[in-house]
Amino acid sequence: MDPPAGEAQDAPPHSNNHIGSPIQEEGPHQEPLTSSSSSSSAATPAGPTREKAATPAWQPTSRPPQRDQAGIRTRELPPQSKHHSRGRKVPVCRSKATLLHPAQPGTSLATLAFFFIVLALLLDFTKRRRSWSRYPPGPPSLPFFGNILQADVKHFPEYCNKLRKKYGDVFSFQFCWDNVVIINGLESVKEGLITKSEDTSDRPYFPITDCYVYKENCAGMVLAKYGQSWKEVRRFSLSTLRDFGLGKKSLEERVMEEAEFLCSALKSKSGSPFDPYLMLNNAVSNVICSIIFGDRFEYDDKKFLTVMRLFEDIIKTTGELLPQLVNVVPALVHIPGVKQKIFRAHNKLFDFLRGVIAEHKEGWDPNVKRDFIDAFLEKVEQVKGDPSSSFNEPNLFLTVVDLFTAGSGTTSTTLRFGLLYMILYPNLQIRVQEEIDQVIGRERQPTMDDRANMPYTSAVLNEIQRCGDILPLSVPHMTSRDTEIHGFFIPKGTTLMFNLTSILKDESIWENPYQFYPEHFLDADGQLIKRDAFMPFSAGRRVCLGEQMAKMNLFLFFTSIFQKFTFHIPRDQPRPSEMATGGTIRAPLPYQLCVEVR
Ligand code: HEM
Repeated sequence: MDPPAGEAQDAPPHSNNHIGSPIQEEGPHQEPLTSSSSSSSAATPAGPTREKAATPAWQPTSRPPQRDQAGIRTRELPPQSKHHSRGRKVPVCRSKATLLHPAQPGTSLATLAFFFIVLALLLDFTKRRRSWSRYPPGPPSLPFFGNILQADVKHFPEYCNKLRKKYGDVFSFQFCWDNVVIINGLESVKEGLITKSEDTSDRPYFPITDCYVYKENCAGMVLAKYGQSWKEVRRFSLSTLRDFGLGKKSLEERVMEEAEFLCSALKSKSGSPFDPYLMLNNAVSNVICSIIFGDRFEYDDKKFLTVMRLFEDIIKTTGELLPQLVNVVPALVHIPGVKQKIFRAHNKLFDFLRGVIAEHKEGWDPNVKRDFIDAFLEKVEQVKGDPSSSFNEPNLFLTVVDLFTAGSGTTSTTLRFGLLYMILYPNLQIRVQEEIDQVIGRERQPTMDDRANMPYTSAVLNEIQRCGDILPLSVPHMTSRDTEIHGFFIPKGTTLMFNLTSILKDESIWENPYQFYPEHFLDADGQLIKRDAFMPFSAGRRVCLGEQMAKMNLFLFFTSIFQKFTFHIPRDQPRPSEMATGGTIRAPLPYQLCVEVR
C-alpha cells in the first residue's frame, strides 16, 4: 500500500525501504570474487584446464588490491604466475573466470553460473532445511520457490484446510524462503495464542508495506512488530477509545443515534430491491469516524461513497496473487504498473485520510480534545524532539488508517452476512423479531442493557460471526523467539497463521458446523452459552482491539433494524448464495434484498 504517486520514492531518509535491497546486495556478493577466497575455490569443479590456470591467481595474497591512476582496482600477480605478467599490475576483474580464461568466455560463464547455482542452493538449504528435528511436517517443497507454485493462493484458507487433513493440526509450509507454520484446532490455537503469547505475538515483515510503513517506531498497530512502539500505541488507542466512548454510555449513544439514521435510509429504500452494502458500511464507518475525526457522513455524501467503494477494491486486492508475489520478490514492485495495480485503491483511501488529518491540524486547539486525532496530536506535542517516541505524525496517520480500515470493513461485512442469513432463513428472522417485541417493544430504542435479556438474538449474532468467519486465517503472527506448540519446535522468525476456520467450523466441536444453527449457542432452556471455540476476534496479546466496539455495533444495529423492518429476497430473484468471496477477508457475494416497514 503506497502513498500517492511518487511518495514511495520520496520516502523519508530514515525509510527502512527494503524493496530495492536485493538489487543493492549484488555488490557485496560479487566482492569475494575479486579477492581471493578459499571457499570459492572449493566450489569450483576440478578439471585439468581450470586447475592449470586457476591455482596461482586464486591463491590468497598478502597484498591487498590497490588502485591504479585511473582508479581501477589492481593486484600485483605473484612471481610464479604462469601468465606473462610478472611484476605487471593487472585489473582485478569482477569475475574470476574472466581473469583466468580471457579467451574462453563460454567456459567462464559456465563456471560462474555453476558457482552461483551451488551458492544459491547452499543458501536455500541452510535457510529452509535446517535439521530442526521436531519441526512440523508439511508438503515437499522446491528449492527457492518452496510450496508457492503448488499453493492455491487465491483460496488459501481452503487449501490449508486440505493440508490439515494430511499433515495434522500443526503443519509447515514454505513461501519461497519464508518458513510458515499453520496452526489448526482449538487446543493448538489456544496454546499458540494464549499460553505461548509472549513468544508468538510478533508480526512478520511484509516488504510490500515498506511503501507506507516508514520505520520501527512508526508502523501503526495492526502490522507493528511486537515491541515498545506497538505496546505504546495499543495502550494509548485503547484508553483513548475508552475516553471517547468505548465501554461508556457515550459510544452507545453514538451507535444508537447512527442506528436511527440507518433506519431512515432503509425506509427510503422500501418498495424496490437494493444491495445493502454501502448503507451498512456507511453506518458502521460513521461510528468509528465520529470517534477518530469527530464527524459523520451523510448516506449520500459522494466523497464518502467513493471511499466505501475503495474498501471493496482493497478487500479484492488482498486476495490476489500479485501482492503475495511482491511480498516474496519485492523487486517486482519496480515493474511499471505493478505498484499502481496493487495500491490504486489504497492511495485514494490514504489521500482521504491525510486530508482529514490535515484539516484537524489546521484547526487544532491544544485546550480542546475533540476526538482521537486531537488526543494523538497532543501526545505528539508532548514528546516533540524525542526521536524514539512512537507518537509522531506518520504514526498518527498509520494508526488512523488501522482503526478506520479494521474498524469499519469487518463489522459491516458481518452485518451484511447477518442480513443475508435472515433473508435466507425467514423463520429465524421471525424469532428474532418476536424476542425484540417481547423485550424491547416497537417504540423504545434498543440499548446494551437489553442484551442480557435476549439470548436468542445474541445466539443469532454469534452464529452470524461463526458462519461468516470473516478473517479465516486471522492476521499473520511471527515467533519472536524459539518456541514449541503441540510438541513441535518452531524457531524464532517463523510466520504463524492461526486457522480460525479450523475452530469456528470444527466438526468435532459444533453439531452442524456448516449450517446456520443458532442453537449452537443455546442450552436446553434457551439460555445463551459460552463456547470456547467461538474465537472470531482471535485471542492473546494481539486479540482484536475493537472487540467491545464491534459487539456493541453488531447488537445495536441488528436489533434496531429488525425492530423496525422485515427483510426478504426480492420476489423475481433467485435465492442468494451462502458462498463467500475468498481471500484474506471473507465477504458475502453481492446480493439484493427488499425491506418492508413492520
Ligand atoms: C466483527 C468485527 C471484527 C472482527 C471479526 C475482528 C477480528 C480481528 C482479528 C481476527 C484480528 C487479529 C488478531 C490477531 O492478530 O490475533 C483483529 C485485529 C485488530 N482489530 Fe479487529 N475485528 C473486528 C472489529 C474491529 C474494530 C471495530 C476495530 C477498531 C476499533 C478493530 C481493530 C483491530 C485492530 C487495531 C487490530 C490489531 C491488533 C493488534 O495487532 O494489536 N477491529 N481483529
